[in-house]
Amino acid sequence: MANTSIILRVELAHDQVTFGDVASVISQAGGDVTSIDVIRVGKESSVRDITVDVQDSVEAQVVDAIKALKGITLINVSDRTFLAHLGGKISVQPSMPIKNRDDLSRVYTPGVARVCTAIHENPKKAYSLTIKRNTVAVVTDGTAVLGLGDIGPQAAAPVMEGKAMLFKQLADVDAFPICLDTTDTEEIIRTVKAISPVFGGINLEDISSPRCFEIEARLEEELDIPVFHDDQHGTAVVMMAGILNALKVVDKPIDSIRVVVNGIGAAGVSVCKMLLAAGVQRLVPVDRDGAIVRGGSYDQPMWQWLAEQPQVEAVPGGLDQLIAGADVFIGVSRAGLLKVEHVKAMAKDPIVFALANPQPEIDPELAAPYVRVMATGRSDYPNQINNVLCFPGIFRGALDCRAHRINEAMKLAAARAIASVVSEEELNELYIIPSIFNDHVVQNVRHAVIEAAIKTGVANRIPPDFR
Ligand SMILES: NC(=O)C1=CN([C@@H]2O[C@H](COP(=O)(O)OP(=O)(O)OC[C@H]3O[C@@H](n4cnc5c(N)ncnc54)[C@H](O)[C@@H]3O)[C@@H](O)[C@H]2O)C=CC1
Ligand SMILES: CC(=O)C(=O)O
Ligand SMILES: [Mg+2]
Repeated sequence: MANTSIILRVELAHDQVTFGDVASVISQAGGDVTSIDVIRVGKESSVRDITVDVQDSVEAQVVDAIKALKGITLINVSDRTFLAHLGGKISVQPSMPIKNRDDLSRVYTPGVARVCTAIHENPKKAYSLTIKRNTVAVVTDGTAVLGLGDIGPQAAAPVMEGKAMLFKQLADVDAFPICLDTTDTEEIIRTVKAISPVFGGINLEDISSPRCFEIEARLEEELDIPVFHDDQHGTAVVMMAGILNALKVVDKPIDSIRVVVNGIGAAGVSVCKMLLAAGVQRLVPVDRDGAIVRGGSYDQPMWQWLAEQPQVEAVPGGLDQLIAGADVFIGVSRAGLLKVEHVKAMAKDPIVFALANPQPEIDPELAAPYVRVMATGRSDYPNQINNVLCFPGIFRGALDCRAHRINEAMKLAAARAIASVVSEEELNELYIIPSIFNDHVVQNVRHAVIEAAIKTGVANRIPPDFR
């Protein structure tokens, strides 16, 4: 269940109610008081802000219980998550102040004209004389936002701003949200190409499948900067890191396991490809109409590709039938699709990665008695498998070596680098993947990605620490 934190601003009439009464009512309704701030104290009444941790499901109950208490006036309820979004989450800062006319003529006209001309004469100079070398566009059309689905470009913006914050804080990459008001494949491609000159990389985000595959492939082909669909490859890279470590915990070799992947959309296709590349021999891809089977015939080119892989099982059916005996379940689909009965039917020492956001395919508390290793995409449970462990470091590396693309070798190197942050001594069921706050993650990923880019010939620059 999801927890949230709310702040209740209340006025207490001293002759009718005590703070103890308030705290006990909150606790009885299922809330947990975590702090109290006194806003104003008068002779007859006082105003306080009470911060309460509460499960989403009982938030209304807590508020109603407070309202019903005699001597209390509920002035306001604020949700800390919404407060954190007021005015948006990022801003643009100049890299130096403009203090006088002299500065002005340097950073703007007339001085700037000489710099423009220099770039016109040698476009490569854009990397040294503009923001290009450190700036990434986070591009969405709002059609597959987290597991919320097609909520449109405007509603997608908070996620894109969040990604931009993470790029900056974790890897010092300047990222900007671009939320496009079109779902037309050709128009998206055209628009991204048109805005690309100022960017050093394109991070595609939350664009639904199958359009995302063509959009990415075409942009990769037609642009000379790296294009990376985070939901496909970022997710697959982090999943792979988690699987490599989880398999060590359960002591199963990768070529012995049977893996069910539920949800063969953007993330699911890339997850399947990465599992196959890593040596999985028995793979069961399942979407809403059942398994994608070897020998089957599908309209979607990526599903057809899967159907042609020898490691993909040929047995048709849905999750109910196919989960039996699976060593690993990877969900990149929707909330609540994996049942306790499914987990019970898995092989010994089951590994469950329920990665749908914001609600996983199974509630970790429900799965806990039956799983050996459990991971979700969320930050409030152990083992957070989230593409945030990948995209900051992979772009840091790609930008630093000016890679013109992010290839398979760079992705695999990133996966190994993430997995290696957890040492053999530290590794256990509750710690298969490092925290995003572990400083080694971005550094290790960057290093591994640059090394792989140089080796595979996609780096256009050797960073000083590699010379
Ligand atoms: N933890 C992480 O880092 C990440 C998690 N995700 C999560 O994975 C989920 C899917 O994301 P995308 O691949 O970007 O979306 P998508 O829309 O491309 O793919 C979703 C797929 O799930 C399938 N699906 C829907 N209902 C199903 C059912 N009942 N059974 C089986 N399959 C079903 C859809 O047909 C579609 O193929 C979302 O919840 C998203 O939040 C995605 C990327 C990263
Ligand atoms: C984490 C992420 O990118 C998603 O859930 O779509
Ligand atoms: Mg996403």
